[in-house]
Amino acid sequence: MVGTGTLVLASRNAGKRRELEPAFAALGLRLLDLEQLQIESPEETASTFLENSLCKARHTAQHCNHWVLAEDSGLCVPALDGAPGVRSARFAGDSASDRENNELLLQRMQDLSAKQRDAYFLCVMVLLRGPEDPDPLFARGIWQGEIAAKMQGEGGFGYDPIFLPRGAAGRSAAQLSLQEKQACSHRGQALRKLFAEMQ
Ligand SMILES: O=P(O)(O)OP(=O)(O)OP(=O)(O)OC[C@H]1O[C@@H](n2cnc3c(O)ncnc32)[C@H](O)[C@@H]1O
Ligand SMILES: [Mg+2]
Repeated sequence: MVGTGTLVLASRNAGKRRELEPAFAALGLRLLDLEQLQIESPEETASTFLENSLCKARHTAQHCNHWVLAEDSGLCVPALDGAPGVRSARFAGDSASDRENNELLLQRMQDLSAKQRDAYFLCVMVLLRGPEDPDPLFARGIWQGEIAAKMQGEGGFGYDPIFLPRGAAGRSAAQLSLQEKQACSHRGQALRKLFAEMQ
């Protein structure tokens, strides 16, 4: 893979790309995403992160000649039966903005107790070395925290302004630097496990 110099990120999410790119750049790899390659995003119809991630990777590998990295991620609130979960990007509707998703989740949390505000981010990554790769590499990361009472911070993306990571002294994920977030986030953990798998 290092020889080809290119890895395709099966995503249209600029926030994910910002977080993943430095680690691959350090390996001498440039990332190309679906927008750059003008590849359609597949529908995410499965009920598990794993299946959606594999589906994104396989669909993309069928449309390019490079190794492909995909990831499906989301925020889960056990007190809401795991919602927003695999529907995190579309929680407030198919073309919902991050702000609309955050506002809907805050509204759903309104009557919950402090304990019921526990939440976690999950990320499942898949690396495919071709469309017919019989042995995809998988890695999973989980990030524990709770849902804030209101949005705080300008950084990150998605639900970062309302996620208070455990051990971050009341700061939201949107108030962490890229490096701080990567050191503990679901995505950072999954990426480090994937690199270990690739050894
Ligand atoms: O499918 P791709 O094209 O990769 O982009 P997406 O945004 O649709 O990505 P997902 O289907 O994996 O949905 C994940 C959603 O979960 C949320 N999410 C995932 N990781 C997050 C993070 O680190 N910080 C905040 N929100 C996150 C965010 O709303 C994402 O849109
Ligand atoms: Mg998606």
